[in-house]
Amino acid sequence: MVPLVSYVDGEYVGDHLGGPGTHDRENPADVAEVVSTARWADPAIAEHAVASARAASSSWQATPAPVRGDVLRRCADLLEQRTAAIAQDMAREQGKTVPEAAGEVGRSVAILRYFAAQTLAPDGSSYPSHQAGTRLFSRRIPVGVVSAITPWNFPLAIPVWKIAPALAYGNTVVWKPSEVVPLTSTALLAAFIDAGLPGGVLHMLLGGGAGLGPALYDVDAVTFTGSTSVGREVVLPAAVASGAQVQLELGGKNVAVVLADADLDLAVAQVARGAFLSAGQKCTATSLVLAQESIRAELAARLSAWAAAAVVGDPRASATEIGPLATAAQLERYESFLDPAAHGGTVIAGGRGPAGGHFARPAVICDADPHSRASRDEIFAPIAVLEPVADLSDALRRANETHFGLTASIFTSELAAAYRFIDEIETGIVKVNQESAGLEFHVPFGGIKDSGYGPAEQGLAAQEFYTRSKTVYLTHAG
Ligand SMILES: NC(=O)C1=CN([C@@H]2O[C@H](COP(=O)(O)OP(=O)(O)OC[C@H]3O[C@@H](n4cnc5c(N)ncnc54)[C@H](OP(=O)(O)O)[C@@H]3O)[C@@H](O)[C@H]2O)C=CC1
Ligand SMILES: O=C(O)CCC(=O)C(=O)O
Repeated sequence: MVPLVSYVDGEYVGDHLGGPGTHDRENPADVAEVVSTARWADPAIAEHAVASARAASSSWQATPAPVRGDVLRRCADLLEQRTAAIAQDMAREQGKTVPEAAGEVGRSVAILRYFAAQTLAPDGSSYPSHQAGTRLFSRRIPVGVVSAITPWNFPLAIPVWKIAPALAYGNTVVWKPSEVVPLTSTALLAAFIDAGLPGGVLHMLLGGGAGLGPALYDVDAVTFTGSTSVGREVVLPAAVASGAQVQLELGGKNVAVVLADADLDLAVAQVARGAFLSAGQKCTATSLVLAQESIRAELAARLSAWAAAAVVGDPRASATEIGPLATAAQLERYESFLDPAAHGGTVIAGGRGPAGGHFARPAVICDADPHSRASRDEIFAPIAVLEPVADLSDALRRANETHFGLTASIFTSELAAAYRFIDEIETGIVKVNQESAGLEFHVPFGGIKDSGYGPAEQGLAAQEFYTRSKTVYLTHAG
């Protein structure tokens, strides 16, 4: 198998640049199959990428914004044409089902087209001046060089919603994807290259974060999506120390509140989707279900029936609803949460799935101890933890106890309850009668508390992070 390699300064990095060796990626649905072999970059290559991005910065900034937009539009067209192949590769290396993977390609295409269109949008404001003969205006200008560190759970969409706005607004980018998804990452890079992106503007570094990370902070902005521990404890202090601006998208402990007046059919379907699809590996996944006492038993029984009926298996088989977890560590993590010591309640559905891969069945834990690990920590696997609540006030108190603040949802037919929840829940995103996961691409996305740091991502919010403001006072001489 020809190893996949990094891409730096307009060239695929061959053996002549060295590197710490090759790493195989297994198929999470069939661990005997090697899906790819990648040659990892070493820190010297990462430093070279940052220097090259710096060197390419002024010519990319000088490229007219609509011309930059054209590159993004062509990249979108290419990804769209390559959807089927990319979806197969994504399913093989990450484990999401082919429809989920194809949906992610479609979402990435839409994001690229959205930011291509933004290159035609106003890039500043004009103000009246107190001084005669003076034009006073502000412009948004690129920040310069951006490092993007991305995870494996949305291996195409997350890189795209960082790289597309960074490029559209005139920045050069050094991108370190997760080591788990080199095939999908290489497919995205290839689409940018084939779309005509000039060398030096986008660099991709294959390899582990601990080794390459330190070379990535001497830039103007660092955008990171991943675990709260790496984001807060490693990336944030290092990037701040180097003077870079920082954006972190981190974990969640997302709550779904189900009140007694909810449409229970809708609530069961949406909570199950939020908790179990993509094997629960979304930062927006529903993790804690707070059910009002009178409907708690019925909700638990119906969620458990949904979980028992779900088809868990090969993500490339058409009947499959839930693929494997992405890694052996993820499966271990899942199993650790089903241990009675981790929840203090009763497991009414769940357990290991078919042999041969990292399969986990959707799990439901009832009457968990609110102080337990399962009730407090991010799980990132298909487990719904149920706790009873007395009423909306009790649900809000319990939901706001969590140190995360990404998304939350409420199921109710009472408008007053919905509005109170919208006002009082401490999260960046709130949904009413919808699953906690599943975001639209053109609106701001960001969490509060331990779920995020810095400006939100996506939509018009992206401009705030990927540009800074320059104010111009222009007085006519003579
Ligand atoms: N908010 C979200 O969307 C996500 C949250 N998570 C949470 O994180 C947990 C673990 O997932 P995981 O992917 O391992 O998350 P990590 O935070 O470890 O990884 C995210 C990215 O950061 C990189 N990275 C890892 N260590 C460092 C470091 N020391 N310096 C710089 N970069 C680093 C990773 O590289 P590499 O892995 O190649 O070493 C990857 O590219 C999940 O179980 C979940 O709780 C995970 C993914 C997404
Ligand atoms: O729910 C979604 O659509 C996005 C989830 C996400 O951003 C993540 O898991 O990192």
